[in-house]
Amino acid sequence: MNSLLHHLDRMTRRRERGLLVAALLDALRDLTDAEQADLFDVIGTGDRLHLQRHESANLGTARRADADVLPANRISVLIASNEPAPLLAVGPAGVHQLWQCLRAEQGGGTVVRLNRARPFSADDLELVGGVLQIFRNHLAQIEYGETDSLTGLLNRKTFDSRFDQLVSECLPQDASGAPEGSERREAGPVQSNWLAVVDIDHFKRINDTYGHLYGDEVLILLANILKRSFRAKDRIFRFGGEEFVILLRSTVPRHARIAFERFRLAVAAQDFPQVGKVTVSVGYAEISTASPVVILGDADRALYYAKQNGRNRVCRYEELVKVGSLRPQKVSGSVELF
Ligand SMILES: Nc1nc2c(ncn2[C@@H]2O[C@H](COP(=O)(O)OP(=O)(O)OP(=O)(O)O)[C@@H](O)[C@H]2O)c(=O)[nH]1
Repeated sequence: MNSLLHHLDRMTRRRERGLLVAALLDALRDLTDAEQADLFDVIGTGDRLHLQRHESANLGTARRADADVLPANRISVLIASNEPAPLLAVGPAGVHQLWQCLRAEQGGGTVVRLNRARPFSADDLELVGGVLQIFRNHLAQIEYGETDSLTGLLNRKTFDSRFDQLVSECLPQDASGAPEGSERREAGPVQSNWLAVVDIDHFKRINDTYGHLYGDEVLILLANILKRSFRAKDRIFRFGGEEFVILLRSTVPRHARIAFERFRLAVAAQDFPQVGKVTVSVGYAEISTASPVVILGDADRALYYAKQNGRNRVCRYEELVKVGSLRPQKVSGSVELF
């Protein structure tokens, strides 16, 4: 098998993102005879756009310093187009660089850079463009299987298979270990991850009164409010029927409650076509070292409590246990005993 086919075969066998990206960079570096291939995340906005290295593949030579990464105006050109065009540059040490956008998305994207001593040819550009397009197509297939077709949210299968990985993605990103944003300097309570279960109140009544098409419309609009209400690093799933799960990244208890309350109020404020007002109940729990089943069970019990006590409310499991409204679950390992 020639090396192009070999690399494409290797790349399209991968389904886990880390391995997939590693196979892509390896293929690009090898096929273009480059010294180094890097993937960068695009961070920030406007003239504060900058690149953060995500992954590298090199020939075993020392990794080049990134003092020569692109200025903000060139990054914005790179990720602006729907038809990504390559950008050629020469770094300070005379190294030839080929930059190409892998993925542009609202508020960022990812770009690839190849470094080599001699200039890149038109054939190289065509080859790199083709490999990146195959990578994008493969990733789109993977993502299609991970999402719910009605709402576009992540599906239940993804929650089950990627819970641990998704929780670790929610952990603080910067070197100090503090999360991004205004909460990072807050003294006092420790940041945690949170799992919330959201259920639409009296959804059966909506279906029965207005029909399933209007019921589906409510689900779509609710999914849009969910997407607007939480941050890019948080993860939102349609768990089934009219139930949704939110994985809220590292934040202090007070801010977790504020975020869930803000979402509940946003739903209550929305006018749903024909149906009018809709409310949601939310139960949530801190993500501890317990198994997903146990954490989900805690959040679900808080949700059940919210349903039993008036609906249109947000309840936290640990608070309900503290005030004696719920009894703690007895857990042995990952098996619930009740
Ligand atoms: N339109 C629509 N309805 C769905 C979908 N999946 C589940 N449902 C409906 O969701 C309703 C859920 O009803 P219940 O579990 O009885 O709960 P509820 O009426 O929301 O009542 P509470 O949760 O107690 O407030 C059922 O009528 C299901 O048929 C879907 O994809 N589309």
